Amino acid sequence: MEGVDHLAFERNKAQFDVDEMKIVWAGSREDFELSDRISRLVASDPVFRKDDRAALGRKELFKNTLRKAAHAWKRVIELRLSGEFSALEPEAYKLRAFVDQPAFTDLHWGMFVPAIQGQGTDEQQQKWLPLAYRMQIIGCYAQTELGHGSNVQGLETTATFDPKTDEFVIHSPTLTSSKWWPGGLGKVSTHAVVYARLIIDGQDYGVHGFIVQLRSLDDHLPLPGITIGDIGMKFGNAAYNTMDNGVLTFDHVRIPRNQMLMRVSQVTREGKYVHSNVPRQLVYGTMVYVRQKIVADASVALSRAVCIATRYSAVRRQFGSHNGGLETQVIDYKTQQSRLFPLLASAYAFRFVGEWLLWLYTDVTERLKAKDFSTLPEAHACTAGLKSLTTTATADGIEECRKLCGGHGYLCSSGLPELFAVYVPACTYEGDNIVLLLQVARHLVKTVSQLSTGNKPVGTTAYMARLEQLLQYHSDVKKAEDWLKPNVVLEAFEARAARMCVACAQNLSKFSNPEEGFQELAADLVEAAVAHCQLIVVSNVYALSLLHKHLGDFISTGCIDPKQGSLANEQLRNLYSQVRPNAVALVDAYNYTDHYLGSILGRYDGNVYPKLYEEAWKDPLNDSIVPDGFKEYIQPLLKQQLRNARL
Ligand SMILES: CCCCC/C=C\C/C=C\C/C=C\C/C=C\CCCC(=O)SCCNC(=O)CCNC(=O)[C@H](O)C(C)(C)COP(=O)(O)OP(=O)(O)OC[C@H]1O[C@@H](n2cnc3c(N)ncnc32)[C@H](O)[C@@H]1OP(=O)(O)O
Ligand SMILES: Cc1cc2nc3c(=O)[nH]c(=O)nc-3n(C[C@H](O)[C@H](O)[C@H](O)COP(=O)(O)OP(=O)(O)OC[C@H]3O[C@@H](n4cnc5c(N)ncnc54)[C@H](O)[C@@H]3O)c2cc1C
Repeated sequence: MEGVDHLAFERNKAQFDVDEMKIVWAGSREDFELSDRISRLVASDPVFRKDDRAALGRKELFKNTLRKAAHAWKRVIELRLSGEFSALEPEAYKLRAFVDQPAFTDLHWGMFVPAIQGQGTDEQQQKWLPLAYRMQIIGCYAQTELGHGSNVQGLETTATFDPKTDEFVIHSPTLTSSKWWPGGLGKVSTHAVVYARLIIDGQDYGVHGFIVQLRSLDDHLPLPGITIGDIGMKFGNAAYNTMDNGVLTFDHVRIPRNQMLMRVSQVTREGKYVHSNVPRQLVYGTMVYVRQKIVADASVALSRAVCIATRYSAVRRQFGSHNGGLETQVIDYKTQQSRLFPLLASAYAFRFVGEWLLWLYTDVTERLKAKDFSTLPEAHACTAGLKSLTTTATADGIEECRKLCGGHGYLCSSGLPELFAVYVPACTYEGDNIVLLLQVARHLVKTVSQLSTGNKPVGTTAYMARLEQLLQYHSDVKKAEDWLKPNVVLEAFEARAARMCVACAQNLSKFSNPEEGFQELAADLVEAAVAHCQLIVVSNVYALSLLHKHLGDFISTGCIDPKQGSLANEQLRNLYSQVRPNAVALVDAYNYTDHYLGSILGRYDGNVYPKLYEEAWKDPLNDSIVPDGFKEYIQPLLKQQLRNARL
């Protein structure tokens, strides 16, 4: 039987309506139709071709990225994809997603524009946003420096107010103060939102954002006092090397006073620092926005890997042939299922948690507009924690999918190496995942310590209000099916998270210096934060596989006993059997085109072997039968052996 038939057979086994599931995955019928239309449009446009990427050198790759970005922008305007010509509209955002090549435009639309929207005054928005919306200026987000990334308060670039000229002088006082990493900075951006320490009359007011022009709008040369370049090749072949992550230093560069982003705090003409009645953390608002976007995108990356691994696992056969019959599809091995299906479930779980987080973020934004800042700590903790949880699981999941595809998964034509290399920096950028979990832990410990003062926990920590009950809890699971009841699973996760948080809080109270305690207990705090974040995401297969993976936590906190742990495992095996006939249909529901998947192993038609064979011959090494270098390096060896043999 050929691969084509394998997948048709798999599709017939499905026990649910794939078309309905496509709509669930997309969010609504409207979203489904939009994604479907745009993904086909991209797939059929030769400019958006991407199967040649792995063989391109850095310069060609970068030029190819510029070409695609310019073409995408042209399409956005020609097709009137959005009324405002803004790439923030859903159609244009989808176009970018399906083009599937990171570019400077991500930072322009994803960070530069939101930074001005969130931190600029009305006048600043009126001046800068129309230019940015039309891409008459191109911006990036220049925060991280060579010496400091996580520790934002440790940034060294200075913005010193000069009352004589009503300007700020932007300066890089040390090598370590060089801006280092901002995407789009290296070769493209004309402007940046630069984060620098505000200095007035010798006093340091901490880090603030400033709009700084970097390059001439005529000849693209850096303006006087500015040195810029690309920071060099990054992990992976094509991967994130389409992006010009840059280095930037300032030598006393002057900008007008009104280019400090002044929504949170202002500097007057006289050089007086005025802080509005809003939390200073709003300066970090763009990061909160992007973390929420990253959570929403995690399910996309994971589902692509899972789609490839599931289809290929149904096509691939090894062992088990009797009397010359077919061998076993590797998807039928329980070990394959126990590695693959939790990832399939995670992709769905992350899809829904992404929607929920968008809701939470929208709610917080509305409240902020109405000057209600009460939900900001919860929004920060949720976006930071879920960003960390989903990107770690997705990066690990993509790598697991590569292994699930055996040797062929290591070929670039499987699509998996590049998917991993492009995705894995998400564990670091927009906040290192451990640093972000420690932020969640701080929030949790604070919540626990405030319980005694009668402060009612809200939002995702609301379960802590039932602390007494959760500390008494012991699961009453008696048979495997009991683990199918959502409230049984939920309670176990709540009790585990609550107990881990309380244990951390108790241990912390033993230290006379709380900061010292926090450093000492950091590893436990991170585990408690993970437990809390997993609680936010739990749902059936996903939940039980997590429970199985973290069984130690559940048993050591006394939430369940070992017997109940093995019942959960038994139930998990049953669930795998239920997922099995639906697996291919569940990944079809993502509705990804072959262009978007970019994988021979994940082809919709399952025609893997002939296409792998065909693809191999396209490698540049196969352009000639005898390789370049044969005469210089191989032939002399062979001749030498001949001489030795004769001796
Ligand atoms: C496929 C389609 C793609 C389409 C693309 C288009 C759009 C998508 C959008 C964008 C994506 C674009 C590209 C993506 C790719 C790459 C982008 C990468 C860009 C970057 O990579 S860009 C740099 C990011 N760089 C960081 O991410 C630094 C991490 N480091 C920090 O973030 C802080 O530095 C922290 C938090 C570690 C410590 O900060 P700290 O030392 O000042 O604070 P401290 O711990 O003392 O906390 C004091 C009080 O502030 C509260 N607090 C803290 N942070 C808050 C916040 N954000 N909001 C509200 N409250 C907050 C605390 O909870 C506490 O509260 P309390 O006092 O009540 O306890
Ligand atoms: C591909 C990519 C794109 C990027 N794009 C941009 C951009 O557009 N603009 C921009 O401004 N920046 C950008 N960055 C920078 C990025 O935001 C930082 O690299 C990130 O915030 C991590 O900071 P760091 O590099 O200082 O890591 P570090 O903080 O130096 O981390 C090193 C190690 O120390 C650990 N660590 C650090 N602090 C603590 C602590 N308190 N407790 C325990 N462990 C700790 C970390 O867990 C990690 O293991 C980008 C980075 C990458 C990789």
